[in-house]
Amino acid sequence: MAEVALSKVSRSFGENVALDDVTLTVPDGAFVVLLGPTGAGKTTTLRMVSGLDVPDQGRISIGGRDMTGLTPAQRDVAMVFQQYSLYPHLTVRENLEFPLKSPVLRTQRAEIDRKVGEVAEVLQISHKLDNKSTALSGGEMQRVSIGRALVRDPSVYLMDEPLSSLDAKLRADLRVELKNIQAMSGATLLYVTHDQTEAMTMATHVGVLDRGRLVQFGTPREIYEDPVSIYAASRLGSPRINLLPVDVFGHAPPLP
Ligand SMILES: Nc1ncnc2c1ncn2[C@@H]1O[C@H](COP(=O)(O)OP(=O)(O)OP(=O)(O)O)[C@@H](O)[C@H]1O
Repeated sequence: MAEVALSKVSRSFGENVALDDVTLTVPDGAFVVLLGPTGAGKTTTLRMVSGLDVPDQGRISIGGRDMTGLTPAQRDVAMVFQQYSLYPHLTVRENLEFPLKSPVLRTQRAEIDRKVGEVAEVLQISHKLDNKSTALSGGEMQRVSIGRALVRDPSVYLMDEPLSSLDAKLRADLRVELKNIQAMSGATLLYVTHDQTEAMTMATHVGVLDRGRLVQFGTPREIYEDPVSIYAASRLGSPRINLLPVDVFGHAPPLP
């Protein structure tokens, strides 16, 4: 497994600054949640780490190796998106096997069967292995997407709101499963969500992004109890914090 480090990473799209001088270290084996409103730069950060996009400035390393110019295939990362992208003409088993059949990995047949079986069991989809992926419910499809990342056993998982399209019950179930899988495998996980509960319950660390800048990084408890700003305080907590105007002597003005 591996530490992920971004050092002074910037990325703009025309006039639009998506990431502005971000320095962030995701410790080896950590479950880091990136929080921030829409447009804060969360997906751009994941895309930089995955190699789907490259920084204008700065460096990205994984496991101490500089990855800045390398392709996604050279980085040993697996990405799960909000929209599951399964091959509709393949069965669940074939979808799960697909990443292992890459010419780069050259995984043996017995090893493929073992990994697919193991992952299907963890994600509770063993009974669906021979179904076409189009015959699955949304929750099952997302399990298969997550499974496709898990079979590869990468050093880093990147997940972009993987649970947001699921119903509340499934989301709650998969939250627990993902947390357990991460804890058991010791994998490093960088995870984007808008969901406060996910951040508070799953993360070992939270990074708060504001318009492309990393404004705070710490454990959920540190950010909840000692936010650096009202902005950071407003990112964590469900229900959200109450903000009351007070004067410098600490007296609240009378309520209207
Ligand atoms: N390919 C692109 N071309 C132009 N602008 C882009 C591109 N990708 C991202 N941006 C811009 O960069 C900024 C950050 O986008 P990003 O997708 O990283 O935000 P986000 O925090 O993931 O938002 P959301 O929660 O809506 O997914 C936004 O202003 C977005 O419009």
